[in-house]
Amino acid sequence: MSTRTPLMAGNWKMNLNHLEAIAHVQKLAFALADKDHEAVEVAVLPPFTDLRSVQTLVDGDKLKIKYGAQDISAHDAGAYTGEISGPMLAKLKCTYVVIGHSERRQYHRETDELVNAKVKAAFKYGLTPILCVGEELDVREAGDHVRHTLAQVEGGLKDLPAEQAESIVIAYEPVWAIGTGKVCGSDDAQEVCSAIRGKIAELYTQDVADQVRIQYGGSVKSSNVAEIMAKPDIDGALVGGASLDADEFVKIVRFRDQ
Ligand SMILES: O=C[C@H](O)COP(=O)(O)O
Repeated sequence: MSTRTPLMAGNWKMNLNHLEAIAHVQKLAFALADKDHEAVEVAVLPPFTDLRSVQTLVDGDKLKIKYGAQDISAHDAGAYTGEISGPMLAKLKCTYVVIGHSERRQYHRETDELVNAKVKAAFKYGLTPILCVGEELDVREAGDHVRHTLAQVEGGLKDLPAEQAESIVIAYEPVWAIGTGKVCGSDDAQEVCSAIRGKIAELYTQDVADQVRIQYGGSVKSSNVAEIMAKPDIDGALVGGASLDADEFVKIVRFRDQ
């Protein structure tokens, strides 16, 4: 049994404006006000435009819910229209930042090199990256999913010191399971998550690998979360669609009751 604290993170993607965000986080906070879920860390990952509102709510009401962004610029400041920097996210007291989500790799052509630069930018400003990796359907069908995913892990962690690597969160998200309702079987997810931990042990040490939290993401719901979380190398979930329904997300956080 892992001693790593499970991390349940809701990636809202491009959903919920700042007013809806306030209502949503209030609902989560109310439903999670008892102590039952305290062995689980809960985070929301709203669009940039919601972060100030979420920060004000979390700070003001001293909520235990953590929050973070869905992307970060590799640059500190300057003429990068549309980008949001590490210092800006740090000023908003973000804990986490999603880096290398497959939607950014696919629609914005983010490479492992850029992902690696963003991981370093996050650490530079005290943010914890949630580094996303995972294969497309054709790669899985060719049986190349483990090699493909481990190459993304290696690329994302390139030249990262052990003291940073040990605190990173890695989200294994098979692209074909994202938003499709097709869940990766828990044994298949465990196979890749275990291989990711093995790769981290190879790149650093077993001790570092044992500290890294590895999430599964891809059509996670209250009905399948318990089976996924029962796997020894899976330490949480990166939840997309189901995190937009507060009641459903709360059930996912309370996966031990499902
Ligand atoms: O970041 C979250 C993932 O892309 C999973 O999304 P989903 O739960 O809607 O499949």
